[in-house]
Amino acid sequence: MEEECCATQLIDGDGAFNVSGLENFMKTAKLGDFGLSYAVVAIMGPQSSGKSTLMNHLFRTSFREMDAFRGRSQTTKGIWIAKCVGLDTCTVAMDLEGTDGRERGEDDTTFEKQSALFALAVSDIVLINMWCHDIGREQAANKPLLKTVFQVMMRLFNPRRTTLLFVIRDKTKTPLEHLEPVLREDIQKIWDSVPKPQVHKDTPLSEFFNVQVTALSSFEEKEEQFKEQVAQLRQRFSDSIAPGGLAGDRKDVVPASGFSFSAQEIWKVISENKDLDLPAHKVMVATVRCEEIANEKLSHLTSDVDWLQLEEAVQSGPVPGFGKKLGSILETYLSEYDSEAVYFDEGVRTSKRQQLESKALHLVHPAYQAMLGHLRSKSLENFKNRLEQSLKKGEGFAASVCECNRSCMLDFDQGCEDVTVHLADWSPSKVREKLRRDIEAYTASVRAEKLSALVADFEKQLTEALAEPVESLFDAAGKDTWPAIRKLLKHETQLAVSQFSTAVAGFELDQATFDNMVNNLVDHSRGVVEKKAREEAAKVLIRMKDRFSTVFSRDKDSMPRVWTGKEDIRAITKAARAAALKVLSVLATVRLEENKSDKIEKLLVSSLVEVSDGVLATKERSLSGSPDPLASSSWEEVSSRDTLITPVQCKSLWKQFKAETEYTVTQAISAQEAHQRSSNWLPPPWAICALIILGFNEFMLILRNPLYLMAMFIIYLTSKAVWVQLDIQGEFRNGFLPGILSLSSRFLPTVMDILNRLAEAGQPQENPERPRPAATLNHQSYGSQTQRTEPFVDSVPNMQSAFSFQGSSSESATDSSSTLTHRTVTDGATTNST
Ligand SMILES: Nc1nc2c(ncn2[C@@H]2O[C@H](COP(=O)(O)OP(=O)(O)OP(=O)(O)O)[C@@H](O)[C@H]2O)c(=O)[nH]1
Repeated sequence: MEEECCATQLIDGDGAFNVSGLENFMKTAKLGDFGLSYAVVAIMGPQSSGKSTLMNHLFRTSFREMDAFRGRSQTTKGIWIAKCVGLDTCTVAMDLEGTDGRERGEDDTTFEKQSALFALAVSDIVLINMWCHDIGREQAANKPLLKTVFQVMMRLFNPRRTTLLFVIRDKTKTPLEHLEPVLREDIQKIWDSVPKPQVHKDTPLSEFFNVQVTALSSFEEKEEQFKEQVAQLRQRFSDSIAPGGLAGDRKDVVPASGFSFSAQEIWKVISENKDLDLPAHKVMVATVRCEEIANEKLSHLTSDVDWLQLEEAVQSGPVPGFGKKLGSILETYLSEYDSEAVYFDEGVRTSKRQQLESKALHLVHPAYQAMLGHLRSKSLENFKNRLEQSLKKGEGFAASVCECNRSCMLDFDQGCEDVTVHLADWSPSKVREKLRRDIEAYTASVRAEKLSALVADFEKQLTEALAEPVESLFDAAGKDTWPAIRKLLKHETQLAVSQFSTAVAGFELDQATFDNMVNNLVDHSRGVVEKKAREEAAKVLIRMKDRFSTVFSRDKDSMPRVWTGKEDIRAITKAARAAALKVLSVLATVRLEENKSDKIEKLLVSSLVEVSDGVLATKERSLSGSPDPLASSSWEEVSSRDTLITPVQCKSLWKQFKAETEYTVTQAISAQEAHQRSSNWLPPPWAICALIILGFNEFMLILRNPLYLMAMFIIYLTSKAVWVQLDIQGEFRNGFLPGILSLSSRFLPTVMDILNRLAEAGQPQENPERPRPAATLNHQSYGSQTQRTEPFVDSVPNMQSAFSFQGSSSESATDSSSTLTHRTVTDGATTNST
């Protein structure tokens, strides 16, 4: 029995609340499970008035009773609590310390009042135990008790219509019907006599209390009757909370799970001697209890196995059916909260549920975000792959992007539906927006990459189409160079722009971007030409010298010139310089604008060629005071961008060019003079004229006398033979003095040799078979000279018959090829022509 009723001291005699005892009682009695379906019954009354005895018989509890044989003394100290046994309605019984106890003394009514207020605040039914003989008595033992009850009741802000069941003990033969009016009159008198606050001045007793009266026979004297009557009374407690029952009118009931906290707080307020606001208290209890329940559910959610598995799975990748799974877990705990907090104040309950919901969603939100993140990255990857595939198939870029974007966003939206937790109002719009931005950024980067690759291809194509042809055109710099370059540039640019327009059609570029790209392409092609022009301008001096050399050293048939003496070196030099100046003029500026002529060539000719041709012109210019037109860093009507060589640079280049080509001209002149010297051995015309005038008589004498003529002829032949034999011309090539010395040593033997040959020729041939040692000797001695006679022999063939002594050796010499060396000078270099 003791185990079942779980009797526990709730508040000890010193007013200390047994928190752990109550918690233990709550658990053992499983009170928390009853919601609002429970009742609390307390009993008050004078000390040793049989309260515990009544409670134990009425509710089968085990409160301590006084031993009847030990005399009347206090047995119940403080407040005890127990669960009533065998009642349909869960009922908690409270046994209070008796009033007017001798142990506490006359004046110590503090605990009495506190316990009375506690019983009134906590209980639905309060039994007032009183002796039958006290009814109608002025000095009744229960009078102070009732006064106390009514006084403290005023300290409750709101009356809760507690049932006051007056239990008349040791009833006499006087029927209850007669006793009850007298008792009610006594109660009313006490109620009226109790001072009330202004607000309750006219409040009737019935508003605060539901007064009920019952009477029991004496337990000691009529135990059987007592037990019978108690059993009948017990019936009234069986369904006490039902409408019309003993506690049917109760208000502000705290749910059973909040009883422990509520009782603690009420005792705390009472012991601090404060007034008790039960509605506020109810809200407070609801707040605390709902929060406790909510925290408990959140704690369970945090450690929920399903949730932890889901959370872990989400970290590693997308989880199918995420929204449903998570929603189910959340619903479980919210439902538990609802069922446990259902009896608490609705406002508080709803508010705490919202808080729980909010905390729970906050807990699981990172997992939702992670899922969205997976969806976003997966959609982006899909977009990249689909775009790549589509572009590989040759679809237009803009069309591919549009289609891939549409399908990927659709996939993402479908994925979001699967992830959505219906409990939450989370929106994937931010992640969707980020995905959209990511797709846009990726699209932009791919488009930029593709376009730049296209542009690079076309630029390369243009460079290849322009660079070498332009270089070739500059090689042959002339008046048609720039028109030809312009024509080439225009053609290649138009071709490239046309092909480029076709290539970028699929990108659906806006007009401004397209125009910009085309302009860049046009600029690039122009830039290629300009770059080439600048490169050529940088080596203009070499070009000029090449052109000079070409014109100077080669004739109109491109054959190398031989400086024989007939060439007009001055005219050739002038032409070569003019050609070089043409190169300079062509490379001085960029001329890519159509219909725009300049006077650079004329200016260069007038300033460089014509001025350098005559010193007089320079003097004239200096005298006239006109400034040098080339003393400037820019050309008239030519922008600095188009200027390749400034006027000053032209002047400087021309000066350098002239200095560097001077030697070539000088060499040509020298070569020409040398050739003239080597081919002209006649005396000067004046000497020939003087010879004819002064030697006229001698000529006439010789002509008139045949002997003289013959002698002269012989002398001429001898001299010619000596001349050829000695190679006088060759000897003097090495200088006059070495020539004289060489000739002086060779002259006499040669003359002797000739005379011998003449003598031998003049003798009759007595023995034709006889060898001719002298001739052989001579031939051996002057073998080298024999070779030198070859030109003479060639040039005078008829002399062979006259000088038949030459024999076989002469014949072999004659057979060998004759060589005549001419020296010509081209480009300052000497070449041999045979
Ligand atoms: N005359 C009379 N005596 C009773 C009755 N019921 C119990 N008693 C006796 O009264 C004495 C006190 O009984 P308790 O039940 O301990 O009384 P109590 O009011 O709980 O006592 P405290 O807890 O000390 O205040 C015991 O000796 C009982 O036998 C009754 O109906 N009539």
